[in-house]
Amino acid sequence: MRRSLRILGASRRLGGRVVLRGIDLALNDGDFLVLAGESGSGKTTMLRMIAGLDRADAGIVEINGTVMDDAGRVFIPAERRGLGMVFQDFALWPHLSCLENVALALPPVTPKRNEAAMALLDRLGVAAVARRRPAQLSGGQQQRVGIARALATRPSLLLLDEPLSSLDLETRERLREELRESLRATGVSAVLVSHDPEDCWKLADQVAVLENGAIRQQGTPQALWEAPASPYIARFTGAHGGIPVPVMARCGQAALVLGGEVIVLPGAPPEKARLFWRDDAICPAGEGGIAAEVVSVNFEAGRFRVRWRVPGLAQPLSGYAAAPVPLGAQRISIDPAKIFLFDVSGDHCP
Ligand SMILES: Nc1ncnc2c1ncn2[C@@H]1O[C@H](COP(=O)(O)OP(=O)(O)OP(=O)(O)O)[C@@H](O)[C@H]1O
Repeated sequence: MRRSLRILGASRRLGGRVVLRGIDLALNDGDFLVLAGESGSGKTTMLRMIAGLDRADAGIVEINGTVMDDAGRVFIPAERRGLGMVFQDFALWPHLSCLENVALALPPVTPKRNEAAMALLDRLGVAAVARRRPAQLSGGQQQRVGIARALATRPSLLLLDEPLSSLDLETRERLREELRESLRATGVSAVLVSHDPEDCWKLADQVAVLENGAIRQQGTPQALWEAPASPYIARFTGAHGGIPVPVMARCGQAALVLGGEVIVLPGAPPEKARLFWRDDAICPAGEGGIAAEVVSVNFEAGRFRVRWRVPGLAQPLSGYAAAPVPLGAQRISIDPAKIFLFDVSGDHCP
């Protein structure tokens, strides 16, 4: 499989501190990578390094098999990397119409430039505003034209820095679909920086999560959901909690003691642990289960969010029920496959 992007052992220092360290990343041709991470984790720096707007201090950046940056020996500047870029501050030409903005980005040999540009605008749902100037468009329309212009350059790799974050929910949803379809149709690979889990579920073939300048986990959205490697990734993939829980050792494994019941989890027990759980990990138990007390019930988007106090836990657990449940004593069951323990440093247990 051809790789549209390969990064090997890349690092970057800025202002005297290490901002990226030991980055290894590979992206197959045609794949969509979502680059996630908390604010300040290094996402923009990494995108700028791939783009050639910044240099690596160590390591290698390769695009389509060609070395672009070899930490000093080779450095191909941004304009010769064959990339499409949609950055937040990557403005359209203000004095040109949207059609002209896109048409001028097409390779010089393109026949019927205006028709080709119009086809791209049409694919992104903005053909109707083709004759207008950028200032006469909404933010969402400008982003669409920006993506159409980036695709017009026939890039092998498209880089996008949070292009959807400033848009309203409905526009974001629609543009996500149009972006995905356009990239599928053209076979272009993409790296998209985002804080939004919806981008992970709806766009990504691969997700890479940066924490403190290093890649904490890379894999398919499903792999991250099934085994998140850190509290941030657990939350990013929709888990709740992060509450401190007592953990014992039982035959070398972690045993979680809740309401007098013991739940054994694979892996060595940490001394102190924080518990995260999926939406459907905890539910009312018919018989048996763990002794708990329902402390609140709230209607939430077609179901009921229930919070249970469990003896020995400082904070309640939460889950969902299809119908409202009465306050007071209730036994609950917990699915061990849908809970995650991390020690206080954030490392996964097991
Ligand atoms: N020119 C610079 N000089 C010194 N430090 C910098 C410089 N640019 C960025 N940094 C620092 O590098 C770290 C990573 O910044 P970066 O912008 O890559 O993070 P990010 O993950 O994109 O954050 P955000 O989600 O807030 O945009 C931050 O701590 C930032 O303060």
